Amino acid sequence: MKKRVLISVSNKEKITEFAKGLIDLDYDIISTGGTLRTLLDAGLPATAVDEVTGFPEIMDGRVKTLHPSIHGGLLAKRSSTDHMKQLEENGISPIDMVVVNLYPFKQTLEKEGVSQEEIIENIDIGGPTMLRAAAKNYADVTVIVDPADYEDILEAQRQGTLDGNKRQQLAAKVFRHTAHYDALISRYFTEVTEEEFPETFTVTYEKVQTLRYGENPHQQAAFYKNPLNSAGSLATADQLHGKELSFNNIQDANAALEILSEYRDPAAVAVKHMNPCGIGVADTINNAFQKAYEADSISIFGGIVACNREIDNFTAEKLSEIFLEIIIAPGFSKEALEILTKKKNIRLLELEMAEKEATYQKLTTVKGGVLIQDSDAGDIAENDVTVATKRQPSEEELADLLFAWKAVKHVKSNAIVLAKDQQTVGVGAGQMNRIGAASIAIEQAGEKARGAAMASDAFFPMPDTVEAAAKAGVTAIIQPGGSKRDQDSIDVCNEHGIAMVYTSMRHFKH
Ligand SMILES: NC(=O)c1ncn([C@@H]2O[C@H](COP(=O)(O)O)[C@@H](O)[C@H]2O)c1NC=O
Repeated sequence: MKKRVLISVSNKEKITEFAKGLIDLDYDIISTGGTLRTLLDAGLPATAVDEVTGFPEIMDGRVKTLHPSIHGGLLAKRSSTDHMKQLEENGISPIDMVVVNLYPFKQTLEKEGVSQEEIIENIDIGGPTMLRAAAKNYADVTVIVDPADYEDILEAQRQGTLDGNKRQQLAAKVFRHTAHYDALISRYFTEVTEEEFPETFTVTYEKVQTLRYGENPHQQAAFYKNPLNSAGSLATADQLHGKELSFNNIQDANAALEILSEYRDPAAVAVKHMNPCGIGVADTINNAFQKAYEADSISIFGGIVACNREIDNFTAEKLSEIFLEIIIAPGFSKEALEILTKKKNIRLLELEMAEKEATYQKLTTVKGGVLIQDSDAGDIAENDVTVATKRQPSEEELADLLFAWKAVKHVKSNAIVLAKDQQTVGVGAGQMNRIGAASIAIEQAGEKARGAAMASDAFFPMPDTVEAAAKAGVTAIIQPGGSKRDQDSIDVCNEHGIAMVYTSMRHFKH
């Protein structure tokens, strides 16, 4: 008996060539409406699915292959005499291969101004049902969901290597595909019905690339992207120069983009190990970078710099004088590119900076599970702070306090940032006690601590940090407030004429 293949594809790319190959390998083709027309138009012989089912396609294609004549043919175990007998009794012939790709649900979701009705109509029902049936019965049935596999399948058929192993690999691909497809549908419905933390949590990502290694060379790693909304992220950046990004590059560059999204004026951020080592905001990107560089001219070595304006030749000259892993910007002038591409090892990424992101869900894996929380989109404006001390901050101090507050949000806790004139001058990151972080920031600032603003990501449990700040010459402090011993810190501030403001918002980052 000749083998039978059912072909029902939404994406008709390369399908006639593939069908022709299958006919040459002695397959009979069964096909659905639009696919059948494509094959017949190409002069290829094929039978309509309704001839096989004895039932017309109905409800605008909502029901076409959902029939026992199809699913019996796909699901019968060839090794079971019972199954084979039942096929015969019911006049059903086995189907040996299924070639299906699904209604373009994701592409429909991404369409501008798309209606809910159109989205719903693009949920494929018959396609996944056939794919799943064939994949379940991979021992007897070959299932193909990806046009990229057509040539390989024809070759394997010709070579006689389309064996159980190969069919199981194809089945695994199908189950990944249908799970991904369903995850997008479930995400859409979950968003529409506004359930933030449903009883099960399904996520799906698409592979961008396998990475050379993970955080360390003995760890394997890959980069996957969000299938929707990856605009303004590293997954969509244009790499203009340099070798492939590493795992650590991606983490650091992502941190740089998140920090940069806080600032509207020309800003430059230098990042090391996911902490900012220098941030500068100024009237031009050249001046902003100069500030970011001078903030800590030692730590920037081997770091990542992200800027929110096009890189001009002046900035490029300065950038080219230091060893940097990556430079990210929304653009590079022609001259800047000429200067920077002379450096073989630097990676240049062009990326349209996205608007500051609304809250999104952040996932952190823990042993045995995952923690999910809203991203820290918390922000404050000038009017949101309350002054806790006798002295009010001056206008300049308040501007520096708000600048430092935006920066400290992105520093690993316990975090202290010192800033002056829209430039970080000291960053204390990731210490196990607050005074430790403050000591590092103060020491790094040196003389620049005099007259600087200090930001703390969480309240002061005791007055020691304020005492250290006063001793170093800090004149204004921003912190959440809310410690039982707030008054002790206020007293120290008043004693030294420091202006201290509360944000009533904490920015822990572990
Ligand atoms: N309802 C059904 O029985 C059914 N059977 C197959 N499909 C889908 O119909 C599409 C192909 O349709 P056509 O050959 O008419 O262009 C494929 O994406 C396939 O997955 C169906 N459509 C959606 O559910």
